[in-house]
Amino acid sequence: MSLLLDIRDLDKRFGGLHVTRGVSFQLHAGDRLALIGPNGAGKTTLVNQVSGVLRPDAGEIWLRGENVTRLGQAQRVRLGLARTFQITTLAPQLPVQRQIEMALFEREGLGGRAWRSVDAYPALNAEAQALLQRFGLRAHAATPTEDLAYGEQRLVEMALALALRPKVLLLDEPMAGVPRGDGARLLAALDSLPRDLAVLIIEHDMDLVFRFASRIVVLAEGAVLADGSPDDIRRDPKVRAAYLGTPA
Ligand SMILES: Nc1ncnc2c1ncn2[C@@H]1O[C@H](COP(=O)(O)OP(=O)(O)OP(=O)(O)O)[C@@H](O)[C@H]1O
Repeated sequence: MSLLLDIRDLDKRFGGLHVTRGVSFQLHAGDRLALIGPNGAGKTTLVNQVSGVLRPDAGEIWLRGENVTRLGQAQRVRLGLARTFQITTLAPQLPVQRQIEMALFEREGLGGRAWRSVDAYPALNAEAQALLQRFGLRAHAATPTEDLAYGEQRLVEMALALALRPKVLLLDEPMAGVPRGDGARLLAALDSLPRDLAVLIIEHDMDLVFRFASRIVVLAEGAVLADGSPDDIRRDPKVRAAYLGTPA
């Protein structure tokens, strides 16, 4: 499978705090990679460097064969990297379908015409309908996002990210704050993501991690402690001692 994301020896400090220590790993098309580790291990800081929110002090990030280390977030999105939007960045008062349409307009460089009806763009209209269908949101197409249950808002975030047609999708704790009863729907949505998409997920819910991931990278104190299949990680004595907290 083709190499999409190549993280090479990343390093980052916040003052005296060394939060990313020589981190390297790769993501290929179709990978389902979970990044796990104790609180404060540096997961979010790492993903922020990958998406372009933070600049590393050393090391390189290659996306689809291009060195993007010095590129901004928007340029990385154009190269195929999407990250789930945080709830606060959604326009909560807009109906779900309208938000999806606006993301599609944006992707097509038609942002200036986003006030127009999508009816003038049959292909985009069909795509919006397909996204609503994929995430089980058809019944809520006309509902303002802020009126949806929290778990459904997370589904809208995922639909918006997918509307950008990414090759690599970064999901930062999609289960956080989602009531138990809604978890199954979210998991089904994760399972239904396009097969050739590469997904990097940060998640504390170990049930989800071990169900969803094909590979797991464990971070501890900013460095990669282990990188392997879910079975390798489950059995790894270092991981058990540092994180999973169960004796081998
Ligand atoms: N902007 C910042 N300035 C200074 N220190 C920071 C900053 N952002 C994060 N840190 C520190 O860097 C370390 C790693 O934080 P980070 O949020 O990346 O960890 P995490 O693994 O995502 O944790 P969690 O699982 O709790 O979300 C922590 O000690 C945190 O306090």
